[in-house]
Amino acid sequence: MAQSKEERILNFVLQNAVRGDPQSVLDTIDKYCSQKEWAMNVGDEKGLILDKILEETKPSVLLELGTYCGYSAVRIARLLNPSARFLTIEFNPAFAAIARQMIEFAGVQDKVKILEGPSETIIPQLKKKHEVDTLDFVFLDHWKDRYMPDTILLLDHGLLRKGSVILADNVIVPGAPEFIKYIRNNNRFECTNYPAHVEYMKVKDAMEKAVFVG
Ligand SMILES: O=C(NC/C=C/[C@H]1O[C@@H](n2cnc3c(NCCO)ncnc32)[C@H](O)[C@@H]1O)c1cc(-c2ccc(F)cc2)cc(O)c1O
Ligand SMILES: [Mg+2]
Repeated sequence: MAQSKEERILNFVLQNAVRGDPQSVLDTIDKYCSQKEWAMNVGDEKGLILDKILEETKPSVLLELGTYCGYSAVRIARLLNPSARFLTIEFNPAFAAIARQMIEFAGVQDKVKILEGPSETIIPQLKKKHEVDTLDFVFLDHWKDRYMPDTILLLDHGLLRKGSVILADNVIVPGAPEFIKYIRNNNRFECTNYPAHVEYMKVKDAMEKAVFVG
């Protein structure tokens, strides 16, 4: 069966990165996707913004929507302390399988748990089935038209607390206009925009941070 782009990215990592070294996994994915085949990883420029916000927030309970190949899961997990709990949701089984191998190769499997299925089904289960009380940090990087409905779902299920940070990728390209309109006009969130570029391209993009004020 012909290999998928995601399988080629994983194989390039398995053959060229250093097992147990998350930074080498990130650098290897960035090298492959900037030189050989573009892929929708958050990348190194927006990745540094993500790193900085994580270091400021120091979250213990985190959620990511849209694992894809696991680039941002590895990027986030590498900065967490051992007691942190990080859940990432992915509904494409093929992508979840790739991400699982990527996370294990990077050696961060003890800090990340991949929940396979659609976010709209799993979010309502987080408290009872996954023993989550509230989330300190949420990274939105799945279908852009799902950012707003899933944020509302997080609120409806009492998963945000005063100070919870939501960070959204791609608020310019592909764009998440409905989410931006909602979150910037909701006085329960304090928003900050972080201009950057689309991963591996010169096209302008940005990330949006929204802090829940409770
Ligand atoms: O489209 C982009 N990302 C989508 C990610 C989808 C991943 O998330 C998974 N996913 C989706 N919905 C759900 C869901 N729930 C919702 C549905 O039930 N529950 C669970 N998992 C879900 C998918 O299976 C994928 O793994 C993007 C594009 C560009 C881009 C820029 C420039 C260009 F020219 C072209 C493209 C740049 C970026 O950084 C981007 O993130
Ligand atoms: Mg993205």
